[in-house]
Amino acid sequence: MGCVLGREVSSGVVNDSRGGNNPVAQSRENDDSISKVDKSGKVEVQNNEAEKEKVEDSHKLQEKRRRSRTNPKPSNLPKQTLGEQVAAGWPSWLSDICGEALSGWIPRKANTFEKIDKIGQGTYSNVYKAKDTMTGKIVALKKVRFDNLEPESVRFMAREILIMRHLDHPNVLKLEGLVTSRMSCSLYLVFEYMDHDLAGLAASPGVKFTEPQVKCYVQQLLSGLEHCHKRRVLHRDIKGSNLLIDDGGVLKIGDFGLASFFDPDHKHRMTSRVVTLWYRPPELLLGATEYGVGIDLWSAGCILAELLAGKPIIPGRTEVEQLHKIYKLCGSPSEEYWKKYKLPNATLFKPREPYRRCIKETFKDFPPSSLPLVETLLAIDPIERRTATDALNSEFFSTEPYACEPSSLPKYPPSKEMDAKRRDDEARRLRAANKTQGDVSKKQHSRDRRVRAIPAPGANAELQQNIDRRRLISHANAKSKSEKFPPPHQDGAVGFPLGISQRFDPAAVPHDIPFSASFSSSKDHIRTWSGPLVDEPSSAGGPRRKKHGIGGGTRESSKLSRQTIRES
Ligand SMILES: Nc1ncnc2c1ncn2[C@@H]1O[C@H](COP(=O)(O)OP(=O)(O)OP(=O)(O)O)[C@@H](O)[C@H]1O
Repeated sequence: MGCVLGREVSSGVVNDSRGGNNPVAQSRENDDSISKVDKSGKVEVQNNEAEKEKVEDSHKLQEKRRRSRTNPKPSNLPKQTLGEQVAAGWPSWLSDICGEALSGWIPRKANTFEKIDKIGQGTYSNVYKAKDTMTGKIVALKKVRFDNLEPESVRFMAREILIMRHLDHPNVLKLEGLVTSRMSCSLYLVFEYMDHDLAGLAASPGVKFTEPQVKCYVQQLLSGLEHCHKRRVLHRDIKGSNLLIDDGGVLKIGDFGLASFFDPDHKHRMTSRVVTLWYRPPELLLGATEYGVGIDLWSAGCILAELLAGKPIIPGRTEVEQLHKIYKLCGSPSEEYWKKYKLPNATLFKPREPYRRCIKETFKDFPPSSLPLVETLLAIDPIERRTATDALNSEFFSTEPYACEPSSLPKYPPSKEMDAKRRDDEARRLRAANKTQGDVSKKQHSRDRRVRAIPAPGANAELQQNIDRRRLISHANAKSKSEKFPPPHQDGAVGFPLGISQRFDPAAVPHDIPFSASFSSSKDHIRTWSGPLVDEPSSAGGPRRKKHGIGGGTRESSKLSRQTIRES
């Protein structure tokens, strides 16, 4: 049946491999090796080799084809270690490309889990609630989709695994193991199960967080970030749907698919096309390729203000609009900033007239002790955002009312961003049903003008239209996992097609965005702006907040950029 847990094991467990370069020979050798491991009592093995033979032959063929097609950059591990990994049950395509990420682990078998329900869907994954039949524990299985096992996509996933294994903190989601087999073309990441995500929770009907609750969530977020940053990891996609919350109110940062190691002492270039649009800091919008912890702190500032305001604070639909909204709220960068950072898009997006910062006025209803922290985290200059440790020491957390204990938070029914979507779908279905009913009654009472004037179904439909439009727009905007796998030519599925033919069209800039007059001279340099520039719907909260708050809309909104740029 299954094999040992996907946890750290001594390297001795998976020894005896004699696998060489030949995948066929390797497979046979591996069977021997696994048997030996089995005899040691540490790993159980499925013993239906005869049954598997046919499948295995075709698998080997596929494997060979795949290898020749993908021509992966070989893993840095010595051949013997790779052989050991295959012997332990890892598929060779995975071990070849990302052996480091698997080091010391043994895969779990899929049949040792029972899927219960689909609980989440990401751009490149489906997430399931499942029961671990070996322990009885409920877990989350994130099934990663690979585009034809492209080495590139596998490497991105490997980075996610490596980074998560490098982190160990109560406020960071724990990767508990991996599920795959030598025969498998897919991979499941096993996580502790979390009942909620902040996006779903904030969108739940009737949920309005109190100040101690906001403090409790933000404190946990900052503690998790503090750990990541100390371990030299930038998350690069902090948003509500990536902040998971368990039944005991404990918040954990999840989804490290965009995360990256960084070296605060030696600057190195990274892609600027990360972080979901509404939570993306100005320096990234301006094209910065050298950055640090400030980018996660900006996102944390957006979340803090969003929790206090009850609606997203900077809900731009395009990168241009996002930057414009940032300037309007946080002021435009100073002359020193432009000189100091020399950002690639500076000439384009330096406003003709400076914008005044108006955070205090805008958020005048926020608890006074929160304002200095909001001001700091939303500083235009990333250096002024300081560190997560500084944020944790801010007066916001040392002023009454204090953060509540996670365990004292109300018990909410399970809520994920996906549940919010399900609720939307159900509401839409009901509206459609009402509308049909309305149409029938319209016919019956066609002479009664008052009946036709009754606004409910029509008004709802209009609201829905706006929501759908909003979604469409969000889809068109940048999905932050910029450097993830789909090739650039697939970009712009909803918005502008990107690539060499794309040009930034100054005529499409909303008339109230008084950026630099240098659009026409500079437009040739711009190839990655995404999304339609259309009239801006009111950014007021209320119903829209419920649909798109805390990362909801922006989860979709960065799809494009996710697809556009690969890590430099
Ligand atoms: N450990 C978990 N427990 C419960 N639900 C989870 C867990 N991990 C993820 N989910 C749910 O699945 C959703 C998608 O997961 P995740 O964000 O890791 O996938 P992704 O493919 O990287 O998504 P995205 O494209 O949004 O970045 C989450 O928003 C969350 O609702």
